[in-house]
Amino acid sequence: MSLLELREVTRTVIPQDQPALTILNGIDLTIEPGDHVSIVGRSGSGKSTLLNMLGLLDLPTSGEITFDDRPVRSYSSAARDRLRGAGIGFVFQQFNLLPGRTALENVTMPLLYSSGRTFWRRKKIAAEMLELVGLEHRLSSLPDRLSGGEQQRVAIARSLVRGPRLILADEPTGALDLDTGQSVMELIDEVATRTGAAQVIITHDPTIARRARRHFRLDRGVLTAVDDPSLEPLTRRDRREMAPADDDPAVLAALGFGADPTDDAALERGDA
Ligand SMILES: Nc1ncnc2c1ncn2[C@@H]1O[C@H](COP(=O)(O)OP(=O)(O)OP(=O)(O)O)[C@@H](O)[C@H]1O
Repeated sequence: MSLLELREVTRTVIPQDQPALTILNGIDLTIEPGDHVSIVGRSGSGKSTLLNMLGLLDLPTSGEITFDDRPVRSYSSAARDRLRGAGIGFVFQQFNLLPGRTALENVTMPLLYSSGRTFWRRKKIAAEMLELVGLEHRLSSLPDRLSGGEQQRVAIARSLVRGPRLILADEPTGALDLDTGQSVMELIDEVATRTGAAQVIITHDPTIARRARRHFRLDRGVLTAVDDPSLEPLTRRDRREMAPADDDPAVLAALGFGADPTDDAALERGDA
């Protein structure tokens, strides 16, 4: 039995006064329980749109998505929300912590939607989760008193506190330095292994992607299986897209991403 399956999934939008735009084109993907999948794609390739499908936030224009072999389309919108809340944990690049709430309050938040014993034990469960991510000494800290890595750990604890069966991570280390990023990925792996959750990691970064067992590349809305994302050479254009979102050529040049816009042909060839 598969956990999540996408069959021939297409997503088309019709922007105002413009022709229809196909953002996802015939996506086939099966996620098994405990799976570990990476999806690498350039900016604009459709990653966020795909993530919204995998996270049951949007429905496809055509094709089918099943969760536990049941078509997602057959759920009411409220039932889909409940399924997502209990079954899927999201980890984003932006930690999205509630700024006025302590680490413990942030992690307790998803348990407010639980029932019975879990509801009444929610603070204890949240505290145990924070202990698991190594932050037992930070329970009453507000987010702005925590480092970036600590904030991401709180965000991970919050995403995983309901024991999701699927973890969806979108550029989870994008805002962290290399070492902190690695330890955050190790943490997600550890929790996923302990709970048997499947992981889907969407990233620009082949080093992060390589941690997965199965690899895919998304290119203009088409998903293709690849043997190893590290074998896909990064072009200068890829690198420039991984650069901070700052249009100032001088800043990009100072960061080593190349500033000359006339160089685009060479950038395409990857040899600039
Ligand atoms: N509602 C919409 N209307 C028009 N165009 C859209 C809409 N949603 C997405 N797009 C376009 O579809 C393409 C894919 O968008 P998407 O946000 O999924 O890309 P992405 O791979 O996540 O990009 P990034 O890495 O830069 O966030 C982009 O060119 C985007 O401009």
